[in-house]
Amino acid sequence: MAPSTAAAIPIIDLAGDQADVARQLVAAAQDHGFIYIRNLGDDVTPRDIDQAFALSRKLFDAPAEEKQKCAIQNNRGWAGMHVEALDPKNQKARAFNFGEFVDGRAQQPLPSSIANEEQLLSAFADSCRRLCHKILSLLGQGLDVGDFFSSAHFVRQSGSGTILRFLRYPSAESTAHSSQDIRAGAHSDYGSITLLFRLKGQAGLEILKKDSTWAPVPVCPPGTDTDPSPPILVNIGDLLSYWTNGLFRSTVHRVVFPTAGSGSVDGESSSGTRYSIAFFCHPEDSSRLEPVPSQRVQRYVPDGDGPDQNPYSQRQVLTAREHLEMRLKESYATSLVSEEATSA
Ligand SMILES: O=C(O)CCC(=O)C(=O)O
Ligand SMILES: [Fe+2]
Repeated sequence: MAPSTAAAIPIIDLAGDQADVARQLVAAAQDHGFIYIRNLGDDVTPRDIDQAFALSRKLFDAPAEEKQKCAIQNNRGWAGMHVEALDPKNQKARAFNFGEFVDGRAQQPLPSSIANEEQLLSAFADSCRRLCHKILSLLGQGLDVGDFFSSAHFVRQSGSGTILRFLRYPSAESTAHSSQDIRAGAHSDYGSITLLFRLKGQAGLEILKKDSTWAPVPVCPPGTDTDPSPPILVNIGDLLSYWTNGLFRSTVHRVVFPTAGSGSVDGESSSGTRYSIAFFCHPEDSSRLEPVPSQRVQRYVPDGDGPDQNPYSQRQVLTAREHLEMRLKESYATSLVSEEATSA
């Protein structure tokens, strides 16, 4: 059971009555910006998820030179961790970003240890795309704008910022840390929606609530413990926030080292290496980020709960590509996870 401090994110089963599911998704996007999608094996099967995590371990365990040959370029490839052992606050996840696959083939170099698994990776990305499409259609339906969101995505298999990302975080034991230290800094996601896959027992993700306090996000919220796979966590990114004029929350989140009694969830811990997989779904680059013609969006007035903590909740750019470039420029300028700073 999660302690009462855990974020009260709704758990939604996409198989229910579709109009009702659409309503629930819109409410969750508006109230929390995060949604648990119950995973009973229909959309992304537990076997696919297990295989993807096995591939991720294989990739991270591959020799450093192999990964270094795929060093990140144009937001695709290997981003190693900046070694800053004396300053635990600078601990960062290591990540490998896969851009879109075209006809089952990666459009970037892959480390040789996983090069033979291209089909599997591509199939996993395809399942994620299909699930994103379904969720985007339902969100459109819930706002009475039909397929406005879904039709802006996946028209072609390239020409978008969509990324499948494998992440590995250092264990709590591997270096000195306190519960205040950060494994991944506070941020909102750049795309439309993100799917996040996590492993049972591995603590760390927190969201910033409307009252400006952090709340842990359990991997298995109450009622899902016996499901074949933990729920898939979906979060709203900046673009859906722009498209809805802030009605949908692009909620700020981070990854930390919770310890017992300090923001931890029963049954989860920070020990051991933490793995996660994110699918960042982006629309076609040329998509314009104007508010959708939904009465609900037009009528929306922020509820006066103070300035939104996400500086990107206000639309500043015209197209999806412009937004992505702005975010990448900022994150590579401030983050140690950059081309120059990569190490294995
Ligand atoms: O690893 C996690 O739980 C979250 C990762 C994340 O928020 C991101 O990569 O944008
Ligand atoms: Fe994120």
